[in-house]
Amino acid sequence: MRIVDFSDEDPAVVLLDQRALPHRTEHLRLTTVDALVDAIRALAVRGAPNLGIAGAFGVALAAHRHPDDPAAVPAEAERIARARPTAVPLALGARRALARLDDGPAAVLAEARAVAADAARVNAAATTRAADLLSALHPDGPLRVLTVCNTGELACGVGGTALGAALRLHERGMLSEVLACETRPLLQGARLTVWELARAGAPHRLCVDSAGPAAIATGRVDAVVVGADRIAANGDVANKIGTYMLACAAARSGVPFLVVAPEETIDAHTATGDDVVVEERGPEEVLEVGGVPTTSPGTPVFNPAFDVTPFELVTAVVTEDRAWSPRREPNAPSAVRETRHDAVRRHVSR
Ligand SMILES: CSC[C@H]1O[C@H](OP(=O)(O)O)[C@H](O)[C@@H]1O
Repeated sequence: MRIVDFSDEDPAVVLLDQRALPHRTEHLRLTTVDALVDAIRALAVRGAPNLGIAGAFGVALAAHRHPDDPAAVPAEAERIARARPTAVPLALGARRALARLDDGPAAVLAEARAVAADAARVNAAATTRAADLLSALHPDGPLRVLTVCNTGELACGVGGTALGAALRLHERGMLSEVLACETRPLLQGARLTVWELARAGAPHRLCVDSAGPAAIATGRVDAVVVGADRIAANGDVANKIGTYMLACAAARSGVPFLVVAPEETIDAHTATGDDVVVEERGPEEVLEVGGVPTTSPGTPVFNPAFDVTPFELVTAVVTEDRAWSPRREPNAPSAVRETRHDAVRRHVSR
């Protein structure tokens, strides 16, 4: 299935419109940068790695639409890079494609296709490493994994990231179930993660977001596995809203909390989680569900798309290169219990 692609005919960026899933499979053919920016902001395409791929194809589109005026392309690339502020791969993908501009539109497109190919390679390595670590942390048998939002191929490219690790466990016969948080307000869990798990034949259940911490606290979860949109240089993790509360519950219950993400998500230019720009989205997403109003019209709304989890609550950030675990300082918060860190240490590199 084409999730994010490029068509040479028009030329156009071709997107699976994720707003229509799970009930309809529809594609968008975007022939302008304006249309692509709108699609990114509306989450027709979403997920940090796939935003990077879409951004790179968007720059290729701009280069093809300005073959005789390449000087117009950098400004278009910057508009794409800034379409959503939190996910670092969006800007990385756009700027990587832009770097080939002097070699012509075909070279820009080739680089964009390389961004997509790299995502598949990176995901394969990271999900394998994460599945190995999860098995080491839970040697007793199949795992019950809880996750939030959507981190399969719809978000991350071939192989996925956090959900990809759960599917690796499934392939190995080591997955008891995935408990998927529905992920209000846009329901990426209910609409997309459930859809991907059902297509994979993986055992799963859906729960409301506020049931996630309770599931952890009542012994229903062996590991929490999530993605990331941006990881600060100190390891603080920006991810979908609803992640932080899962990390707090996991730390208090001694349940491993893994973040699976490409190494490029770790941003040396963002010192700590305090420096992450957290996207705040419009009130309409919270004032209704599926087009049905859920509160009084005009009610004021707080709608952050992401939250930040301090690195000290993370068992390990798992990338294609390493499993990065915080040093357990002697005065670490008492709630951060050792979670079989001897097993983690066998997989962890500093
Ligand atoms: C790490 S890619 C998946 C990531 O993206 C989601 O955000 P959105 O659906 O708003 O793009 C969420 O943060 C997931 O963890």
